[in-house]
Amino acid sequence: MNTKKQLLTKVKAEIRTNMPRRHVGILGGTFNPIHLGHLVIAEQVYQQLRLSKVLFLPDKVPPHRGVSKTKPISSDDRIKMIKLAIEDNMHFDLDLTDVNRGGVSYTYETIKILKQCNPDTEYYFIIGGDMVENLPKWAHIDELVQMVHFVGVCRKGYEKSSKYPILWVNTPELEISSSMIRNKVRTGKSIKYLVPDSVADYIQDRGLYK
Ligand SMILES: Nc1ncnc2c1ncn2[C@@H]1O[C@H](COP(=O)(O)OP(=O)(O)OP(=O)(O)O)[C@@H](O)[C@H]1O
Ligand SMILES: O=C(O)c1ccc[n+]([C@@H]2O[C@H](COP(=O)([O-])O)[C@@H](O)[C@H]2O)c1
Repeated sequence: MNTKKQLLTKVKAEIRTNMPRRHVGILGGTFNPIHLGHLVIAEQVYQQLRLSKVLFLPDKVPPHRGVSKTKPISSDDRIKMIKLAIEDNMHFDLDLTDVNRGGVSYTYETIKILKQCNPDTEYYFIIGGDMVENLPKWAHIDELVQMVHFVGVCRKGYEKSSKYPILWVNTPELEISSSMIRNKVRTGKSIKYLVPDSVADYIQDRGLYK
């Protein structure tokens, strides 16, 4: 058995043995806006790893992103769209640790806070293939991989490999991105079926991404 398979088997066995520890997924992101790609990976990881829940963690200032060429959007709008998108799913929650802390949203700092507040919880940080490739550049990455399980989901055009321990979960590959949604809105194209209807309505009502 290769190392990745061993890791997956170990984690699944731990979860099955009903240990008192809680196993919680985190999907961190800018969510500008949240789309069906985010929701599908969160649900698939929740179900396949038998997690207690998945937290949607909007960042305040995303690390390593260049200055945005698009019009900035407030945390408030991003948060409201997340709330609309997850309100019908009882095992999805919003976590405002990064927004409330302010500044650059380094995951190492976030996980330190979450673990201090919830010492009985194991965290599973979900990242798409683009972020898996980016992991070597993350702040305190060598310590961070000891603090959380990184869960990788494939994204078209990105390698399924890393020098760090990644728990790969198979999910349908949806070629949807927030930049695609912003471009479509800007050019007057339909975003129906790419974001929840409530999010599409919110974007239209608030005139976002025009
Ligand atoms: N369609 C998708 N499939 C798999 N992973 C995704 C998908 N969309 C986003 N992710 C992952 O979700 C996390 C948060 O993504 P983010 O909020 O930055 O959205 P994005 O679609 O990548 O945005 P942008 O297009 O603005 O870069 C990241 O780990 C990213 O890799
Ligand atoms: O801690 C870091 O160095 C780091 C570098 C890049 C991304 N992250 C986190 O990864 C998540 C997805 O980032 P992004 O840029 O796709 O929104 C988000 O929670 C970020 O805070 C964290």
